[in-house]
Amino acid sequence: MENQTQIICSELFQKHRKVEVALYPALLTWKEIEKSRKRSSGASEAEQGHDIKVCEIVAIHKAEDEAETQTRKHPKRIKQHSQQYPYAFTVAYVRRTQQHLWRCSDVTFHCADQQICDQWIQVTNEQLSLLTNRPKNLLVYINPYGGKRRGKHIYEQKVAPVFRRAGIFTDVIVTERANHARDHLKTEANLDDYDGVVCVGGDGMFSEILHGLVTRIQADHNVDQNQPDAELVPCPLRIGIIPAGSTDCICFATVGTNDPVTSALHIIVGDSQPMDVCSVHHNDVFLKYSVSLLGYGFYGDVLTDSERNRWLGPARYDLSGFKTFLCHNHYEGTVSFLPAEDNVGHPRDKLQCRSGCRICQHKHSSKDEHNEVSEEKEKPAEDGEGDWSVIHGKFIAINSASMSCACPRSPKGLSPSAHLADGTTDLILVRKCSRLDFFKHLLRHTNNDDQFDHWFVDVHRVRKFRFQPWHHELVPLEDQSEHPEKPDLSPTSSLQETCDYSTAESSWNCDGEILHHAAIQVSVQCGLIRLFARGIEEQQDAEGAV
Ligand SMILES: CCCCCCCCCCCCC/C=C/[C@@H](O)[C@H](COP(=O)(O)O)NC(=O)CCCCC
Ligand SMILES: Nc1ncnc2c1ncn2[C@@H]1O[C@H](COP(=O)(O)OP(=O)(O)O)[C@@H](O)[C@H]1O
Ligand SMILES: [Ca+2]
Repeated sequence: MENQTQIICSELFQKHRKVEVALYPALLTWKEIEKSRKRSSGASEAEQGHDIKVCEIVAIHKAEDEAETQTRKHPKRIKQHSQQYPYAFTVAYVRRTQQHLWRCSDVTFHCADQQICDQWIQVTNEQLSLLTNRPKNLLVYINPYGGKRRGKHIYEQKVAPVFRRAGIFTDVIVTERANHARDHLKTEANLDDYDGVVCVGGDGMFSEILHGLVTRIQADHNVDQNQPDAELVPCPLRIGIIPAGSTDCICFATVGTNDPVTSALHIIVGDSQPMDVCSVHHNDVFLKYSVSLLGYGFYGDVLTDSERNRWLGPARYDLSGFKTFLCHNHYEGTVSFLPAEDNVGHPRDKLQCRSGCRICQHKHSSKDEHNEVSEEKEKPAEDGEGDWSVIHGKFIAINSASMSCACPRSPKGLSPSAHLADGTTDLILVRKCSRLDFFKHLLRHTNNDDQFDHWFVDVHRVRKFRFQPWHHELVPLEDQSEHPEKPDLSPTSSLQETCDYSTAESSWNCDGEILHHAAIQVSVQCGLIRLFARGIEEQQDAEGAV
C-alpha cells in the first residue's frame, strides 16, 4: 500500500473480485485487476473501471454488518471469503441515473488487514473534511400542508436517512400555520447556528423561507426594504429545497427534476447556485420578493381561483387553469420597463441557463463594473426617465420570469432561455387575442415550438419594470347595459356569463402567493440568494460524456 500526500492505492476485494482501488486528491477509482489485464487484449471502455469525484462521496464508514448479511445470503462461498477478508468499508456516493435524477449508491471493499481498512476510512474522511462548502448544521422547515400533504413523510422517509448518513445535524420544525417559518426566521432563529435552511414544501413555502431570511438579513444590516433602490445585503445562508408542493418550479428549474433524494444529495455535496430576486413595491412600500413567476392576468386568476379548491391538491391548478382559460379575461394597463444591456442575451436566443452558465458567471465577475454603467444609464434624463420603454395595452397575461419557470407541466418553462442569476427578468406580454390563439400559445409551453412566435406576444429582457392598471369607474356587470358609452370595461370576456369576476383588475401571482396590489414596481437584485443546487446539468451519456 502506498500513502504519499493523500494518494492511497490498495488491492482490495469488491463482490469477490480483486480490484485495484486508488484515492487521489479529488478522485476515487477502482478497477478489476483481471479486467484491466484483459483490457490490453481489447476489453471495452465501460469495463475499464469506475471513477467517483471525492466531492460526490456522501460518506465512508466501516461495513460491519455487511459480511454477516452476505453470509446469511450465500452461506458457504461467502463464509470462506469473509473469513479471509474480514474487514470492509463502504463508500456512499452520488450516482447519476436518467433525467437529472441522483441516487445514493454504495460500494463495499473488503480486505484482510484492519489497518488498511482504517487507513482508507481515515484518509477519505480527511479529504472530505477539506470540502468546506458542505453544510454540517441545517435548519429544516416542513410544510405538512403543501402539495399532497406528504411533506413530513417525504422528509422522514427519504431525506433524513441520507442526511444522517452524511453526518449532518438538523433542527426540524414542522410548521403549524402559514407564515410560521417566515416569522421564526425573521425574529427567533439563531442563524449563526446553521450553514443553511431547508424548505420542505412547494414554491409558496419557499417564498416564506425567502422572505424570512432576506428580511432578517436586511434588518440586521439596517437596510430599509421599502426603498425600491436600496442595495440589499446578500443572504449568507444557502437554501435547500426538498420538493413537496404542487408545482415546485423553483426546484425543477434549478435541479432539473422534482425528486427529494436528488435535492438532499445536492444539499449534502454543498452545491451553490446564486439566484436573482425581484423586489416588488407599491408606491414605494415593500410588498414581496419573487424568484420565479410574477404573473398578472391569466396566472394571477388561476392562482386566485385555485386557492378555493386547495382540497384538490396539485390538480386544483388544472381545474382553475381550464376555468380561467374559458373566461378569457383581459386587462388594460401600462407596462414600463428598463431593458437589460445586450451582453445578457435575449429571451429568444435559445441559450439556456445550465450548470456553470457563462452569462450568469460573467454577470457576477463584472458586477461592480456593470453597476457603475447601469447607475449612469439609469439616471433620469432631464425630461423624464431615460431609457424606460412604455407600452399601453390590453393584456391576457403579463408574466415576469426571473428564471425559466420550468416545471413538470411545462418542462422548458415560461421563458426557456431565462437565466437564474443574470440580474434580469424576462417580461412576457400576451396581448388580447382570440381564445384559439391563446390556446396555441399555452400549448407551445408543453412542446418544442416557440411560444413567443405569435403576433400577440412580446418578450423583453429587463432589469426593472412597473405596471399601472388602467383606472376607470367600476360598474357592476348587471348594470353594464345601462352604460353603453363604456362598452370596453375590463375584464372583458365573451363568456362573461360563465365568470363571476366583478373587478376590473386581476392580481399578481408572486411565486404562488397572491399580491394585494395591481400597481407594482419591480427591480431585479442580481444573485441575492444562493440555493443548494448547481443549475441543470447538461445531459450526459452512460460514459459521462456531455
Ligand atoms: C393546453 C395545455 C396548456 C398548459 C400550459 C401550462 C403552462 C404552465 C406554466 C407553468 C408556470 C409555472 C410557474 C410557477 C408557478 C408557481 O410558483 C405557482 C405556485 O407553486 P406551488 O406553491 O408549488 O403550488 N404555481 C402556479 O401558479 C400554477 C400555475 C399553473 C398554471 C396552469
Ligand atoms: N402548517 C401550515 N398550515 C397551513 N398553511 C401552511 C402551513 N405551513 C405553510 N403553509 C402555507 O401553505 C402554502 C402552500 O404551501 P406550499 O408548500 O407552497 O404548497 P403548494 O405547492 O401545494 O401550494 C404557503 O402559502 C405556506 O405559507
Ligand atoms: Ca434572471
